[in-house]
Amino acid sequence: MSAYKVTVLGGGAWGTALALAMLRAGHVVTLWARNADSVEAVANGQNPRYLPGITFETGIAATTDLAKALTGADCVLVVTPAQALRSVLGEVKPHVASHVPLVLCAKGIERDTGTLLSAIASELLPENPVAALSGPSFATDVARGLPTAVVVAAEDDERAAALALRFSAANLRCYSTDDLIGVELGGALKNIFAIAAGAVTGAGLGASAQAALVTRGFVELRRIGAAFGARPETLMGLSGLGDLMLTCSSAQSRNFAYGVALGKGEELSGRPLAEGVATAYIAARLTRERGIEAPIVEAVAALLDKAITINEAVAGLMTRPLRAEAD
Ligand SMILES: NC(=O)C1=CN([C@@H]2O[C@H](COP(=O)(O)OP(=O)(O)OC[C@H]3O[C@@H](n4cnc5c(N)ncnc54)[C@H](OP(=O)(O)O)[C@@H]3O)[C@@H](O)[C@H]2O)C=CC1
Ligand SMILES: O=C(CO)COP(=O)(O)O
Repeated sequence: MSAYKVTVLGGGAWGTALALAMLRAGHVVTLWARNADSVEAVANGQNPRYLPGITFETGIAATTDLAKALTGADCVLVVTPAQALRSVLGEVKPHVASHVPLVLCAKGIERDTGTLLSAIASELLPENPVAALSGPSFATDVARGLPTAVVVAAEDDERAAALALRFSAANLRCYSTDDLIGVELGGALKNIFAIAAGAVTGAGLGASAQAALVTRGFVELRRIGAAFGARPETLMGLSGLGDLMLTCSSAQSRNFAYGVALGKGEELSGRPLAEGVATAYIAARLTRERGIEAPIVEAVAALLDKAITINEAVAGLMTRPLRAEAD
């Protein structure tokens, strides 16, 4: 298969790891970042700010010039944080041809509007095909070349399969699906439950509470997903159950680590990006407005708001009316 010219937007942990994955899949890769230090470092085989201690191969052309980065691109991976997507795509618009697929790799929902990331892309660049890449994949693992599986979603299943084929390499296995909303929601919502799982750990509530929280979190994830049109089997897959398992059980997850700090009552400002914070607020609002039962999402949003303590959150969840498990 001929090499693609892949442009990666975002010089953080995941942008750098995906640029490496694309390079290893045989593509010609340009990474755009707004920070000149990141650009220089990535070109030299490191990203000490976001991937400390990892040295990788050179070969990624890195630049702070967005127009240059997008010139001649066959495909654009958008790997900036969810809340920055609207502004980043606004900058991208004048420089990208309308046939070029935009592959959204952030995990979140726009906090102010409740808009899914694919809908933001379709609103701003209506001609460009939109896809999403998600699943259980720590940037450090992918950067180190450890075996990882993700899912690529696009409403057109042939497009999703074609992108998955192009992105796959020896240690990156890409599945495909046409359930774009399911993949987006799985990736965005799991971060809320990772914060909750971290809070349970931080507060020292025990392994049994942890397992109960993650299981009931998955019930909520599926309930919310169903209300938004996600297919249940998508949420049983990599971007859903798979990513929930990863991030609810590993201190490597920034969302889980954020939750641990929350559960311990530590200072929360200045921590690394935890997308689940913004997603918890907007998911709580959306579920309330739509009458979707989501007590863990509500509890996380209230905890983050300091409206309740961790003990009150737990008491609230434990004293809900008893019910059949399948309800
Ligand atoms: N890290 C991971 O393991 C994974 C992350 N993801 C998702 O990928 C997304 C990005 O995460 P990640 O790379 O880890 O985050 P990082 O915090 O590591 O990096 C964020 C990057 O985005 C840049 N950035 C932030 N705001 C803007 C903006 N307005 N315009 C341009 N660039 C901006 C930052 O630039 P600067 O340095 O200048 O601030 C930085 O390069 C998130 O949605 C995350 O959930 C998904 C799977 C795995
Ligand atoms: O989404 C991720 C792995 O799949 C990364 O999780 P964190 O953003 O919580 O580190």
